[in-house]
Amino acid sequence: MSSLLRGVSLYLIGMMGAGKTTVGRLLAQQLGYGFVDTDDVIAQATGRSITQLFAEEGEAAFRQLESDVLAQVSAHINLTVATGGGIVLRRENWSYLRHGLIVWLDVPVELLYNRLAEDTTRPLLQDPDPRGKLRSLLEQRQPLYSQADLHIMVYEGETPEQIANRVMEAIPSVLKNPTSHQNGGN
Ligand SMILES: Nc1ncnc2c1ncn2[C@@H]1O[C@H](COP(=O)(O)OP(=O)(O)OP(=O)(O)O)[C@@H](O)[C@H]1O
Ligand SMILES: O=C(O)C1=C[C@@H](O)[C@@H](O)[C@H](O)C1
Ligand SMILES: [Mg+2]
Repeated sequence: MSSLLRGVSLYLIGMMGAGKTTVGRLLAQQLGYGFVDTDDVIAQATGRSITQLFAEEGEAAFRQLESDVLAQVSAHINLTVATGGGIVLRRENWSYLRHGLIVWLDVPVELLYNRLAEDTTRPLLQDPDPRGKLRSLLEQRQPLYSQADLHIMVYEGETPEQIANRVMEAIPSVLKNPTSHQNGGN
């Protein structure tokens, strides 16, 4: 598979809690790729958690940092990149995501809610109605996520390993004629 991808990076997009970080790590292992999580890079670079950044600098400042990090990451090949759930919001980010193959992990709201109900590290979910908030964020973002190259529906009870395997199986379907360059064709 890694020879089929020939270094093209994978970018995982999707809602918070979709499993981008969890599944992304597994995919990186399977592909022999490096793993980068844009949220982690931002936290390391600033010395602050995502929660602190939202509280102290605001969402707009966080989004700018996110774009800056993505721009730098997109200069590299051989990576699996777990992005933040809101990476799709800025048009400029798409020019960076398009450096690689974009995979949307599409997880039903109810499943997202179950996964994140006890989690306090997603500032946008610190809302009196977190379920409703997830629903409205997904409604707003669905047309953006759907611009991914690969749409992976995730079902209840599937393990991260099973999901990673399904992504691996689906990749050849979106690679354009992998031998054409070698043969000088198009
Ligand atoms: N297939 C799965 N089955 C059960 N739990 C899962 C699965 N995938 C991820 N999780 C759990 O759901 C939570 C969220 O997963 P993860 O952090 O990978 O999501 P994310 O898409 O990276 O979210 P964010 O956009 O907020 O960074 C974690 O606690 C993780 O262990
Ligand atoms: O969906 C979102 O907007 C976010 C998801 C997380 O990955 C973090 O990037 C942050 O909590 C914002
Ligand atoms: Mg993550």
